[in-house]
Amino acid sequence: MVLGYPIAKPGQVIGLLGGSFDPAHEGHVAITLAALRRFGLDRVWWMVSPGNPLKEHGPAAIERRIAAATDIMDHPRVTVTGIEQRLGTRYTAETIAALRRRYPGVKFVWLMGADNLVQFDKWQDWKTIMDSVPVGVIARPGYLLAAKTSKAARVYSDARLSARRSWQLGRSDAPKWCYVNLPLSEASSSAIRARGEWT
Ligand SMILES: Nc1ncnc2c1ncn2[C@@H]1O[C@H](COP(=O)(O)OP(=O)(O)OP(=O)(O)O)[C@@H](O)[C@H]1O
Ligand SMILES: O=C(O)c1ccc[n+]([C@@H]2O[C@H](COP(=O)([O-])O)[C@@H](O)[C@H]2O)c1
Repeated sequence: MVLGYPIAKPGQVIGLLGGSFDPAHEGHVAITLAALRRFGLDRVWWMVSPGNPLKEHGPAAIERRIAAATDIMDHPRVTVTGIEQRLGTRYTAETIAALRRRYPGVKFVWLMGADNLVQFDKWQDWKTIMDSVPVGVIARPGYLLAAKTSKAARVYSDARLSARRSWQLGRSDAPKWCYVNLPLSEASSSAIRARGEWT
């Protein structure tokens, strides 16, 4: 866990996995390790968000979510952060713009599960995100068709990198996005909460 801003050197490729992590689970770990390998990333930063702007009910306290995320995600190339809290940003477009200003020469890649690609066109300034950083999308059970036919996928169909060439994503210029299939993980924070395992 890093309380301030993590260190990154110019030229490095950093994957950003934003999420509520309420709580973090093995699905997050699996997609992170796969993203490192498949998208040619040097590091991944988990960005435990103050709260998803599209979700009505607020998550657990950020300190508790960061502590639980740090317990489960133990890898030398992955850092759990509270960067958005620190930057004072809430929308991903703002966060990415702030990080690019703060880390000149560092290449950022936005990472998300297929469920988020489905509603990506509802995000604030989603085209700005697409046009500023490569986007790596990881399959999630139940979202294959909806993700592939989503508005974002259709509008940016020319900017799609095939899964065969996914390793090029980290060094690609935006707009570029890539969808990869992995052994799927059924894990979800809402299922953990529904089972009463995170109260
Ligand atoms: N099992 C999974 N497979 C693929 N992507 C996942 C999986 N779990 C989470 N993600 C992705 O990780 C990111 C952060 O997810 P988040 O913290 O919202 O967890 P979640 O399990 O989706 O939560 P909730 O069930 O409350 O919606 C999102 O981009 C999400 O799509
Ligand atoms: O910027 C937006 O409009 C926006 C809308 C929905 C979600 N996000 C981001 O997407 C990431 C995943 O959100 P969540 O709630 O599915 O964990 C997290 O970093 C959110 O801040 C961002």
